[in-house]
Amino acid sequence: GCQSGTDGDAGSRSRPAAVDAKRLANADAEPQNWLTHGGTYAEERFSPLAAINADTVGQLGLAWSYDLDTDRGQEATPIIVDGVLYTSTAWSKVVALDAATGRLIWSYDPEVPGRKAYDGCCDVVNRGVAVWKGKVYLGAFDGRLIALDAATGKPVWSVMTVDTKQPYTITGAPRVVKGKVLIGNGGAELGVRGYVSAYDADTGKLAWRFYTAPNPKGEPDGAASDAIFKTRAAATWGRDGAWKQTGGGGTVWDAIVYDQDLDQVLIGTGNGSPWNRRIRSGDTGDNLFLSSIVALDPETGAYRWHYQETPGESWDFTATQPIILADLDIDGQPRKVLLHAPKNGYFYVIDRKTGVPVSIDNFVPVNWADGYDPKTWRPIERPEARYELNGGDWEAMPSAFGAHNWHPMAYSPKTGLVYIPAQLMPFGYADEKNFRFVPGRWNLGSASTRNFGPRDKAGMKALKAASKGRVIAWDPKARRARFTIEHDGPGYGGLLATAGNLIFQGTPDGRFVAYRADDGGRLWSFDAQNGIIAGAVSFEIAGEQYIAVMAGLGGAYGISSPFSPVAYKRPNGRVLAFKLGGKARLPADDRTPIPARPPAEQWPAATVAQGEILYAANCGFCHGPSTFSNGVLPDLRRSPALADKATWHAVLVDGVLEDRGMIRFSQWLKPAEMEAIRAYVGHQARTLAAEEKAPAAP
Ligand SMILES: O=C(O)c1cc(C(=O)O)c2c(n1)C(=O)C(=O)c1cc(C(=O)O)[nH]c1-2
Ligand SMILES: [Ca+2]
Repeated sequence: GCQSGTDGDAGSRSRPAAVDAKRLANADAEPQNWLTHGGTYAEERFSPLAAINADTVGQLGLAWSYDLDTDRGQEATPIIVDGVLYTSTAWSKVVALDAATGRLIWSYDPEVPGRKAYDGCCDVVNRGVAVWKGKVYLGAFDGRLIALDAATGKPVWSVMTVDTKQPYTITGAPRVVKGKVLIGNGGAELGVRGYVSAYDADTGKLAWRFYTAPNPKGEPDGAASDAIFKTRAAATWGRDGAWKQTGGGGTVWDAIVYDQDLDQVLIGTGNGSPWNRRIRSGDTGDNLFLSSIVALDPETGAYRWHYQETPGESWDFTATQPIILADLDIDGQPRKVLLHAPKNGYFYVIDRKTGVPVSIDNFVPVNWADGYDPKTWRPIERPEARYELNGGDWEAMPSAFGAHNWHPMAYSPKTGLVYIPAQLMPFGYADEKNFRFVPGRWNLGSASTRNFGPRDKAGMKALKAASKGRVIAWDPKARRARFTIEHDGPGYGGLLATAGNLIFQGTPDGRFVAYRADDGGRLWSFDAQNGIIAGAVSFEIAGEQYIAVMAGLGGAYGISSPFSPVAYKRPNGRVLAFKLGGKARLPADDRTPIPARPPAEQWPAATVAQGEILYAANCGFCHGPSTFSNGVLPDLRRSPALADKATWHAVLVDGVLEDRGMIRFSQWLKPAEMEAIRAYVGHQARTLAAEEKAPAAP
């Protein structure tokens, strides 16, 4: 049954988003709602609703759709409270919709400056809001934590959670724990010092902060992390090293979970800044608390325990991936464990009382380590993985893209399986000999020529063959996959599991698919006209079960991958809701192709070659490797600016597109270099124009 009342106030239920500690703690007793990011505090992403099930899913149809006003990546998990759906969108906007009809109740735009997009490693995404006692909480991309009135969408309070002089961003969803709003941040590719903060939910006053990397001046921060850095963590960092300039990283950009069984907060921490440990901190040292799970006291932020998954991180192996809490029988003993499948390719079952692993097994092929020593629980590293010490140019799998990234995994207590949206994507690492910290730019300390991307169609084909996606139905007790669903590429969406023996997953090429939860059989698919990468939710209104998901391709893989090319103006994102017998239709699909637009000018081969290198260093991560864009951000070969020198330079020198996220590059590039990039893109556009005029034989 439903929990009723807020602090004994029986009337509060009629207030929008009247969610209190009792309701959050018992969210599993309200399957009609989706009260918190992962469904419940345990973040299983499992719905006990079963009207939509393996037998009825064939009748599932669109109930409604809501068109958003942005075409950037949509990663949010909606929150559903008593018939209202609250969700965030790209650029940290929020909408409240009638969850039965999709009618807009209110919208809010924090007006994040467009140029702030440049500080983000991975698109201007936002993973969702939190609700508590009539307020909706949003972490905005520019670092603000904002409390909105759930009835009107009007701001109640707003605090800046970061130093705005540094390239911090917020993409993660806040969590409300015991009257405090917890929020982290990102930026470790550029150079920031990670931390998580707790703010009073009523007032926005800072309650505590825990840093995940040491104070660069060796001074106390007056923060919850001071004690453990003094006694233990600071000594794991080199006395000199680039961490003193970059902040060291360890950003808490996604997983923040409340373990109510043990009254502790569990955070997953990010990669080192720069990635390269030799440059960051010297040849040795674990660098606590990078790539770790850390348990904190929810009242004070005080350290309880940690487990470091990748000691001395050097590969962007974040441990920020979603954490699921479970009670498992292990060898006949009931254990309170957390389940984790981070970027580095290993699946961790960790005892929540002690932080000591129960088991660690690779869920994909791994080439950086040969498992873990079960006495010390440290990885048995392969020497070739230490590119920063051995002078190699090393291809890693899994890699910085992650064997599993932020896309939510789901756990069904019914099947006992964890559904991991896994991916296999290679990436190269090589020591950057002449590393120099450049504030505000990417500072990785790794510069592998392997990542230049495919130079031509044959290279694309090879990369495509090496890049795969997979749903892995992992049995955490048997420590093996029970089945896998193979995908033809990476970047597939998050997962929802339901009691109807179903799992749901979106695809980057625009489908929303249901599979049987116990054997992976494909049951149903919907053409969404747009990539779906977010995790879905389920809820019930007036006796009808719904499934809702955000559509909109983007995020790190979305902007940087050359696959699923889109040679037309991208559709805006949408919220989609499905029910049995749903008969709604999406608006007409009016995608019109955009042709290649090669300039008339011809440049010497040397200029084109210079442009290729400059493009790789400055443009490729957003506009596609070797200009092979998938169209999430403009395919420059199809850009009207390409053929017009004045416009090209107006964008790069004057910043005429700054409001859309394309900042000026005059601080880093000379006009002749900008022109060399135009020469290279022009060359690529000519090749494309020829290809599109004469389509390849099948
Ligand atoms: O180190 C960081 O601070 C940081 C932040 C973020 C982010 O905030 O989105 C990502 C990453 N790293 C990252 O490594 C990564 O693969 C990634 C993918 C995505 C995404 O939304 O698709 N974000 C991030
Ligand atoms: Ca990162």
